[in-house]
Amino acid sequence: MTLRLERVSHAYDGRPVLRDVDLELGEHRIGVVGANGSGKSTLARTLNGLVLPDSGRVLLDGRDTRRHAREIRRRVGFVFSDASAQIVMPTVAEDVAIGLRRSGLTAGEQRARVDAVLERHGLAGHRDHPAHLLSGGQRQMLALASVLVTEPDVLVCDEPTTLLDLRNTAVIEETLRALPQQLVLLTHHLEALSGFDRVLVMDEGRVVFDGLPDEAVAHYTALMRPDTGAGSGPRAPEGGSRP
Ligand SMILES: Nc1ncnc2c1ncn2[C@@H]1O[C@H](COP(=O)(O)OP(=O)(O)OP(=O)(O)O)[C@@H](O)[C@H]1O
Repeated sequence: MTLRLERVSHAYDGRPVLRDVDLELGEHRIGVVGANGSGKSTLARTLNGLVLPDSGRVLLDGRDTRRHAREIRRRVGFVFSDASAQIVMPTVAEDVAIGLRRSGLTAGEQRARVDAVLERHGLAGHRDHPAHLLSGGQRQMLALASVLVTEPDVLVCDEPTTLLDLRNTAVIEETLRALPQQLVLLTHHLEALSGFDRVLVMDEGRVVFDGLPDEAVAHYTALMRPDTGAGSGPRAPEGGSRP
């Protein structure tokens, strides 16, 4: 499974947020870090066609997000920070099942798939509970389960633990780490990235570092120091610690 970005640029209201990004993403676990506003979410959203770039192309195994939107949405699952925004059905099982409605599976197959996912993610006991009564951690697990039930090839998670306490953060991160599919994880929780195959550091719409987790975290930490200045924060006169 390879995601490729070719000279991807994007602006909101004339303000550039992605600048000429070239990337080939084939590793199993890839992290993305960067200051608030550095363009991480926009980059992540280009990966499944939620954002179509103003210029350049995003390809999944050679298929352009512009031309194969439906197939790519199906193959690239997306999990947001705020699970509540992602939960659409009244009960836990219904919310997981909704992603299968166009799957071509029979009702029995769908039920079996839903039950297996609920079991695997510790939600079997909450099958018929109102989704909005779950705890924050359970809600995020539900949002994840509702995406995983569709068996995407790639999972993109945009700060999935931002609203969680330390214990639930650890549970979600462990779950993500154990997934067999390719994972692109945006996070401000740097410890989550240990053992990842690759970590990208973003600043002002560019990938300014691309390497192993320890080096990437060191680079990002240096970038965030007030004296060097991140893209969106106070700046030093001459560009900080870019490579
Ligand atoms: N739909 C939108 N319309 C207008 N501006 C937007 C939109 N989405 C993002 N932006 C702006 O684009 C810039 C980059 O946002 P983006 O969400 O990609 O950054 P980020 O690195 O993910 O930030 P954070 O860590 O805060 O989530 C920000 O200044 C943001 O306000």
